[in-house]
Amino acid sequence: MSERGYRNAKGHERNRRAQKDRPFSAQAPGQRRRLSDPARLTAYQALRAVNGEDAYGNLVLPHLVRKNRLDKRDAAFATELAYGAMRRQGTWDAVLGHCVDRPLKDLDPQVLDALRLGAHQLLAMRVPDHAALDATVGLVRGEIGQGPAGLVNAVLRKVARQSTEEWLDQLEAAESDDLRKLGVRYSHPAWEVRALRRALRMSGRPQEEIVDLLETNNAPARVHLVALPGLGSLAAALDAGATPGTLVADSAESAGGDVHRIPGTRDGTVRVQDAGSQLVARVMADVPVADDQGKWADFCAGPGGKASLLAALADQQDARLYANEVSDHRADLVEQALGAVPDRAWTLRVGDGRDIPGEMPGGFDRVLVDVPCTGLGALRRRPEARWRRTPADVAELGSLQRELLSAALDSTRPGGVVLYATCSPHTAETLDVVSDIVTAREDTEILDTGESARRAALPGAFEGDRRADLEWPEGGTSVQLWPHVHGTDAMFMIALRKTA
Ligand SMILES: C[S@@+](CC[C@H](N)C(=O)[O-])C[C@H]1O[C@@H](n2cnc3c(N)ncnc32)[C@H](O)[C@@H]1O
Repeated sequence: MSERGYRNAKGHERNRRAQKDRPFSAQAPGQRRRLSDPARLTAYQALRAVNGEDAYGNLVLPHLVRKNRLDKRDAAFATELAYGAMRRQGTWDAVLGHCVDRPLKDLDPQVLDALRLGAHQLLAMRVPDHAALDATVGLVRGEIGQGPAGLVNAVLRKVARQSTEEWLDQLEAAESDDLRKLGVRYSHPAWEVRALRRALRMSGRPQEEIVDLLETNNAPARVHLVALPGLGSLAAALDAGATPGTLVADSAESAGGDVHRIPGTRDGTVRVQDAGSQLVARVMADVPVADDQGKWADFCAGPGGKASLLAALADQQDARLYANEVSDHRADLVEQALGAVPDRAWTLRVGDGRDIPGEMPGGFDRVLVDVPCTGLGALRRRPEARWRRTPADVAELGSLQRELLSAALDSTRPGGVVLYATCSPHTAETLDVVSDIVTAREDTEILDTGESARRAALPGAFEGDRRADLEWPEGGTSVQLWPHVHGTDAMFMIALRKTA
């Protein structure tokens, strides 16, 4: 089906066919639009923006929810539908592939997105089949046209003929290898399943946990809060039903609802931040450094989550954080985030972290280098990210990660510490990067990061099955957190002492 004749993604271009040929000629545009209910229309617009314009789902959806003035209930429905359809796109496309008489790439992209929304309602939401069908067909009729509405109706009827489990069994049976079977059932590209399974194994966990991990990636992340030490308080959030965090101090898990109403979030002294990221900042501040002169740096600070917690911790220790970010826009976000912390505790630099050693060789006592990465450890938060990443990104990022880690070490004084962190557990971004740098240099020693993490975390956080440290053959340990074990992003961290 061609795109010609239908409205484009933004709904600006109208059908150019003669009025008499229009399938919906009996209705004025306003009437047509009314066929779509606001929640489904919002989810559809979000999917179009993501798949048609490369938008980020977690940014575009909240914007559309506000723009379309959805009430709380509709906003929750639109969110579940849009994010769910984005996450499960691989599986729903495989189902649709069995129900459409041509390759999916030959479908009008608008129609394909509508089918994905229909499939998600039929197979993953508690929406009665007739409601999912009628509402999706109405949406298509209103937004795309009568012709496609017929096609969508016919395809979704085929989708509805089998239960989710029957579909998954059928899709799995059609795949020849394990990775692809897992990929199609749990909606991840097979190369990511392979990378995550290897990362589990290499971090000392049973690789069978891959199923738990993939399932967790398909569920929304819990919202964690942090109160900046010495500046913010979680008392109001806890009174409103939030539960105290179990991984790090001064943290909580939100009870849901609009977190921006919680006192402290407006002035930035209470922030939304994954507990794993909080732990990274706390380890950075806590790892033993003899004669710490309080010169701390964060080489890759944008958008400023760890930097704001670090700066607050720095302020308590009379230290000062030098926060650096290469992107102007993200540096603005860092500045905003740091605005909650007294000026005396931080400085902001906008530039390439790899240039810092030329300006300040061997100057810092502590450096956090939270490198740009594939984000494979934060798939819960970025619903479409798994489909955008490719193995080529891993190789490309690997060079930058090595250069940034080297620069961080070059900017650290003997006796100082660099904490290398990523929100990807891919071993090419974690173990391989660090191993290459430590092997190539003679001035680094791996510290017992696991011990530092246990000290910085709440008691019991890493006990038993929740153990997170990995011993290195060279000595020392690294830490790998997991969403399905620790309830955090899959953050990796390792502390390196500069020895000379
Ligand atoms: C994983 S994010 C950091 C997250 C941040 N630490 C936080 O907690 O909010 C990586 C950041 O590194 C920045 N970046 C990429 N290349 C860089 C470079 N060469 N020098 C400095 N920053 C860089 C990216 O723009 C991105 O903001």
